[in-house]
Amino acid sequence: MQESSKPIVWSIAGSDSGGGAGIQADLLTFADFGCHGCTAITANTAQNTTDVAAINAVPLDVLISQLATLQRDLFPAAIKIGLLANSGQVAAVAEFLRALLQIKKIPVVYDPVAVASSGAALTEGGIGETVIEMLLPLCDLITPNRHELELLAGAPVGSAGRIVAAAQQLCAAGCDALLVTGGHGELVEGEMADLLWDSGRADWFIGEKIPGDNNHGTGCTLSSAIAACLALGYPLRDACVVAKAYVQRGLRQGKGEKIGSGAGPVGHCGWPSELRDFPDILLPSEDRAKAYGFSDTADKFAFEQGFAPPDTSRLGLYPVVDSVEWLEKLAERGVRTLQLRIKNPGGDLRQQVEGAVAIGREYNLRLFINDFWQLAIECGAYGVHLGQEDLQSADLGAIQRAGLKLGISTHGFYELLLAYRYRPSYLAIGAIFVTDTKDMSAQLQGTEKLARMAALLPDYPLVAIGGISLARAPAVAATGVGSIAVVSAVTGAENYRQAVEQFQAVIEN
Ligand SMILES: Cc1ncc(COP(=O)(O)OP(=O)(O)O)c(N)n1
Ligand SMILES: Cc1ncsc1CCOP(=O)(O)O
Ligand SMILES: [Mg+2]
Repeated sequence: MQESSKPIVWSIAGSDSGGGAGIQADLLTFADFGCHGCTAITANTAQNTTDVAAINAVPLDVLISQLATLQRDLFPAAIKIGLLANSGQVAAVAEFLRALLQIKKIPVVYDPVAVASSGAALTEGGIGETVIEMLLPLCDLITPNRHELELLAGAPVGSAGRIVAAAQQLCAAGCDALLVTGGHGELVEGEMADLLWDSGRADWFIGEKIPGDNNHGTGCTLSSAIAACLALGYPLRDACVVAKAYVQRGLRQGKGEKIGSGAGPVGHCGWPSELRDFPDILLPSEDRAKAYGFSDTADKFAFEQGFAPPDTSRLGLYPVVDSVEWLEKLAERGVRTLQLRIKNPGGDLRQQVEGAVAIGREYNLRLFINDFWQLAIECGAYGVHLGQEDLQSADLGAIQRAGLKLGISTHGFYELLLAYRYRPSYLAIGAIFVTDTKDMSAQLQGTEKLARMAALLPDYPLVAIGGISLARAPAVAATGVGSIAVVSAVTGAENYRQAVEQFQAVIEN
């Protein structure tokens, strides 16, 4: 298989002669995400913004010859499937995919297009059974709207509970995950809510409803954006929130266009770089979750938002160390932000935290205690640093009431948005690079993705962590984050004093 300089993404879908949906929308989307799009056309639809005049399904040999030719030279990093016009096409594509996925496992996203936004049917009736039997088991994600979900599940989906039940039912039938889009009907007035059902877990992504008619092609665009993000190596949840933001940006920026006399195309407006286009990730502990049947009665603590801000949004060099001795040595060198991170505590843990707090007071440090939030409160620390898994078990209200600053670890767009809901004192993003300090190999971000995340929160205190050496620090600082957290680059340096000076010079410049 030849390596390509851009990820290759295939769209197996219909052509929309009106240029708003189908293959035409898919190619615009792939280009916006820096991917090379290839196509296998299933139907040459004759449509404009008001009407679908004909579907014109291509014969099976025409469809398969496109796929086979692409496979010989342009092997994909991900595949998006859209309109399949009849059961024969579903079966042929499924058979082709089964063989392709044996050569290499790549993500497959299927948007089960059934009806155009004008209301016209796009597929032959009765393809649902073949889809469920042959295609769903090969898909990593399907992205039905509520109407398509209803057709596939054969049950009404008029409430949040029924949407979840239908998603569960389809996952039991074989597909890995579903993103049920909510653009066509509000469960809560003014909110467009998508449900991601993945591995038995529900996530609700809530976006603001954008008034306007230019929404033709939103489903095609969403599924293509997800496929592109998966081709770029993003995990599924990151791919879904970035893709939703891309569509939201297209709806917002495209609403003033006038193309045709009916529903105009959604805009394709480049990478979503503004936070306002990203969805709120619903938290089960917040009141608003009740309307989506998403409240978790087992949640011990109420949702808390808004933690004390640090005195600056640029926290600078942030060494993370495992002893009071290191804290003192680094404080003496003029480091202001520090963390005590003890992973295997002995009987002297309280003493260590008390000692750390005392050094913090003496040198006027921004001193964070990792993990041990109760001790941090009891000893009067400046702040506490918590991981994602701590957000359910820690009493965030107690941290807030005690006036402690709160830093939260995140690993990608989804977790960044989720942690941002709490409005903590800072957000940490990692791991940027491979590191020997902690196995983060499944959560590597890289500087390109870091820069995209940092652009969403330009004035917020952001910390980059993981594998950051002095040589890599300039590229990290150039992403816009105001702080670089390091373990080994300082505590493992031959000359820690020199390392501190050099890091500080990079960050301050
Ligand atoms: C500044 C900073 N960022 C991230 C981490 C990691 O915290 P967490 O995810 O809780 O993992 P552990 O450090 O507890 O292993 C951190 N400590 N500091
Ligand atoms: C604690 C932690 N969390 C994410 S990466 C990491 C380790 C960072 O250590 P290093 O700076 O030595 O790579
Ligand atoms: Mg932790």
